[in-house]
Amino acid sequence: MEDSLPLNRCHVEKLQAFINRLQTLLHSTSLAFLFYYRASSFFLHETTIPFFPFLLIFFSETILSFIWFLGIGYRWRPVVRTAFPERLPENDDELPPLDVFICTTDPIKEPTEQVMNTVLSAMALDYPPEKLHVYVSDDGGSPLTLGGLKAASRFARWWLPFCRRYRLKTRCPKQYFSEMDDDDDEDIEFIAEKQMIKEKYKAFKADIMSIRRQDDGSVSGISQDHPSMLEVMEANVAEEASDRVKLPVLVYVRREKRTSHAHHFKAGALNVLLRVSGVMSNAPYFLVLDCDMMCNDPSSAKQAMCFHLDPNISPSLAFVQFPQTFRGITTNDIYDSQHRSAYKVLFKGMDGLEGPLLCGTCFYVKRAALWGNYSTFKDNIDLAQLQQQFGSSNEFIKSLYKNYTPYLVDGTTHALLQQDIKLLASCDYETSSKWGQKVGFLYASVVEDVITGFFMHCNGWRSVFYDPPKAQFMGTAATNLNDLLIQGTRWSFGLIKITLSKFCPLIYGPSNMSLLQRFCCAEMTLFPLYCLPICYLATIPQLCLLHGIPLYPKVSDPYVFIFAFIFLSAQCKHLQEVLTTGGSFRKYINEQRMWMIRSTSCHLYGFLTAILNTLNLKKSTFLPTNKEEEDDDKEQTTTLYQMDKFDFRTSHMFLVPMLVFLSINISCFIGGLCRIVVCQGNYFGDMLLQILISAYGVVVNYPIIEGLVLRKDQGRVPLSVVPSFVALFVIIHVGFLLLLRLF
Ligand SMILES: O=c1ccn([C@@H]2O[C@H](COP(=O)(O)OP(=O)(O)O[C@H]3O[C@H](CO)[C@@H](O)[C@H](O)[C@H]3O)[C@@H](O)[C@H]2O)c(=O)[nH]1
Ligand SMILES: [Mn+2]
Repeated sequence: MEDSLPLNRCHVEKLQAFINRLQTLLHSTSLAFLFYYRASSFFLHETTIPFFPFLLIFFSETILSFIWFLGIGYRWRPVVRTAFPERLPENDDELPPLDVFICTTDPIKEPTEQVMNTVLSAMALDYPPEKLHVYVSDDGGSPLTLGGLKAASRFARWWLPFCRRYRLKTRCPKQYFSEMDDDDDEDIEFIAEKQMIKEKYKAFKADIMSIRRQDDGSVSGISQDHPSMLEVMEANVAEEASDRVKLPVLVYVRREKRTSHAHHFKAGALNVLLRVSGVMSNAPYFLVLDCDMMCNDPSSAKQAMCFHLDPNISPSLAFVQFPQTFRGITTNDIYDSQHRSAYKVLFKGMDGLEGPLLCGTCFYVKRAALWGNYSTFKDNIDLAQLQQQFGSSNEFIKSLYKNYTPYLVDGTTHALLQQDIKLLASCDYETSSKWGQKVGFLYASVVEDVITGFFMHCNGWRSVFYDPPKAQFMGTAATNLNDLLIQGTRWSFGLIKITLSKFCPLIYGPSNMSLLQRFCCAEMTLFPLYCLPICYLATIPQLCLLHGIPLYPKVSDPYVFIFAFIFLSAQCKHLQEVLTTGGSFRKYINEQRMWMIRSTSCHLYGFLTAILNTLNLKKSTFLPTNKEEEDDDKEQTTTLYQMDKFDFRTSHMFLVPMLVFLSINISCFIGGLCRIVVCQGNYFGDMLLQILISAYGVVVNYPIIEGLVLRKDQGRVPLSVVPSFVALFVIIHVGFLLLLRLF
């Protein structure tokens, strides 16, 4: 019987788990030796290292080992899942209703055509259209987005029936029409219709362009002050009488924004959508999409339902997270824009424990999982208490107890609705309620995804990570250094904020959360702290080399093997992971380099900003990334990213640390070599590890040297940065000498 077949399967990668555990055992044993070595040499006064370098080295080795230790959980029990959507009930009536939330904010950085493509791809999901509602949140309050949405809704009347009739696999029009034509063996009717739809698509693009032109100027930038607005797109029935295909309801939501009120960025936008959709369709599940993240495969909703409808896991399942995949990623992916490790290793590892955290987009979540500690109010009918939790709208509170209500476009409901919406989307609705603190998406950090995912886990919910062979979603990655480092600064700021808040995973959370799961969550929020040991490792061993201070055991000392082993074991593990997840040796080196660059710039800044923010000295900001793509119409030129060349056109703030650390490595390496020649005795043997560290720093960062001295193109390191980096270089050298004198 079909009924008895499971909807999904979970398979533990046994060999990988074995390799991981073995490496964990060896690595942690050698770390134990390392700490024994450091402690004994310190307490037995055997050490020749001056106090201050010793303190730094000990501190950074401790942080490095601690963060590594927290990451054990990721490698403990990696799993892979499979879903069988064909085993879902054939009758569409049995599928639960589904809402889709799409957030956009900046019509310049997030081109309207692209946002509308995301909207259209979501409307075209392979799901009963009468059960699908698509909500678009426009934080920019832009007429361009509203106009674009109207145009998209008109185009959808043609596009959706076409997708369904021919069962298209690609349901994002832009992508569909840019794919290679191989019309040879297709029937004439199809080709004719395709041509017609293509014309409609062109007209739709032209509509957007004309709104853009009419709007001269006022679209630029994100509006910070505007009233709320709700518009349900008219006529959700397809144009053609032949197949009166129903279309999903499409809703435009503009929440009220006032400069006097914090709006909490994306989390705030999602919470408004949660409330507004609650009084409109109130589907038990919803999909969240960033405006650039289109549905690459129409089947994701049904695949997700294979988990949500599985009676074995469903009661405690909060969300199904798909990986974020990006268009235009090159083989060598110099900046690691795809975040390989997160989506190929870390999430899989957490999936084998209690489940991954959220990553902001591409997830199907159960509405009830966002109501905080559900059990405390489930049987509670005390209105006053509910209002304290959910705010004053009775309509919304009713929705908590009510099942899905399909939204009907008719005059009277509409007028009533407008009133409710005005309240629910107003900027002081959340005052004296628990929105953002216990209910909905949390506000304590700009990485609302990680903190909200963690909070759901704390409330006893579980989650699933599903990475099917075909990418279900496709977005734009930051493929230039500048965007990437700005984004990285925001992320590390947000993550460290979580660590510094009461939600710090090391202390917050129920006692029944497994230790490994807790460690993973802690690692995820703490890892930007790698910036401290990396900054140390990029300067102190090198400067000590220059000044003849050995920090590591001599070659004749057996402990040298411990240090060498720790380094090699970490490197081999990383290399193994890159190779088994489809990367190459060059990808591994690229990731090593990016790890150093990120740590010494954006993670460091994010960390410092988090401290300032916690001390109330700096406000939170959320700069959206650029999502503009090369247009088909424009002349195609290969970007530096595609040529595997660094693009150093970024702010000095990011360039200076890169250059300073590199030049310290180079100068000390050369200085060290000179000393070998000049000095008598065992200098080489005493200093070997430090020589190797500097050499490693130089070799891995070769592209920066190239960008500074060899390259002539516009992406080279700008010469204007030289004075500031040389100044800092000198300051560090002098500072080091001073500290050495003092301590
Ligand atoms: O005030 C804001 C700011 C942003 N957004 C939207 O949030 C989404 C994510 O912004 P983006 O600029 O793409 O940031 P990324 O760093 O690429 O996003 C990642 O990191 C974010 C947390 O920092 C998560 O929310 C995202 O889901 C995740 O993809 C976009 O659709 C924006 O339109 C808003 O709606 N309102
Ligand atoms: Mn993004």
